[in-house]
Amino acid sequence: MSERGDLLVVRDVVAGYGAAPVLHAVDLTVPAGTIAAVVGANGAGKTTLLRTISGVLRPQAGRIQLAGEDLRGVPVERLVQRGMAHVPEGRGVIGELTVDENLRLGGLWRRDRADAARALEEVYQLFEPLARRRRHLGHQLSGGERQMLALGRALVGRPRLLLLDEPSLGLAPRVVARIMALLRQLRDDTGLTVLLVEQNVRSALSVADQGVVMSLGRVVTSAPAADLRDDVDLRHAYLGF
Ligand SMILES: Nc1ncnc2c1ncn2[C@@H]1O[C@H](COP(=O)(O)OP(=O)(O)OP(=O)(O)O)[C@@H](O)[C@H]1O
Repeated sequence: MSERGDLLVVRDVVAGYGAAPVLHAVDLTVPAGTIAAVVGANGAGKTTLLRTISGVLRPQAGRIQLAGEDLRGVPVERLVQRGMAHVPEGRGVIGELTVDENLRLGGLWRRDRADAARALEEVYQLFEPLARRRRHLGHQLSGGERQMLALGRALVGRPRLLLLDEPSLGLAPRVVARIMALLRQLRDDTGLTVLLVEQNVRSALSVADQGVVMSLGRVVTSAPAADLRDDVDLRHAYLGF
């Protein structure tokens, strides 16, 4: 059973790309309706963790639960139907499709077509620049707009858990601030749960409820984000500021 109120539970997960694992017995718990930020040096295993949770990589050991349900052996498309959305590093926007077509991809699998259409309109209300560029091609967008598009596409599927890999990558601080504020708004207004991987430690810890520090494939600390922000020793040891 999952702990009460935890949407995502990761226990003793070992995973990687070949014989030698990248993740060594990773433990992580994300309560429903909260934002958790995974931070740590390059190569700590943050991206690998997200890819393992979203089913891109199969864990060699351990278990992962979403809302109390074991995800072992569940195909990726079923994970999406159960409420998981993964926005990978590099975002996966399709440059040859329009903004509207990219967004609709996020809801193609949904049986409730009326609600998929409603979700699409909500995304346009949330991201006004996308509404103005509905007919533009993906490759015509700025970096910030592409990030919005990738996020918007995930939201069209009305996920319960959003896995976000480096949403700030290559974006101006003003745009990063806007995206972080939006994550908070979604958490507060819709109860969305977010697991966020970020190099930009300051903005990640400023938006998150919980901070998870990874080093060499292990979780070294998991604590309220505000405590991590104020912990000078920990910041020096693992976060480089
Ligand atoms: N496709 C892959 N094949 C083999 N090894 C990989 C692959 N992707 C990552 N690795 C290795 O896994 C380890 C962890 O990488 P990962 O990308 O998960 O770290 P990260 O914390 O997300 O760092 P970064 O911020 O640099 O992406 C690294 O040693 C990396 O070389």
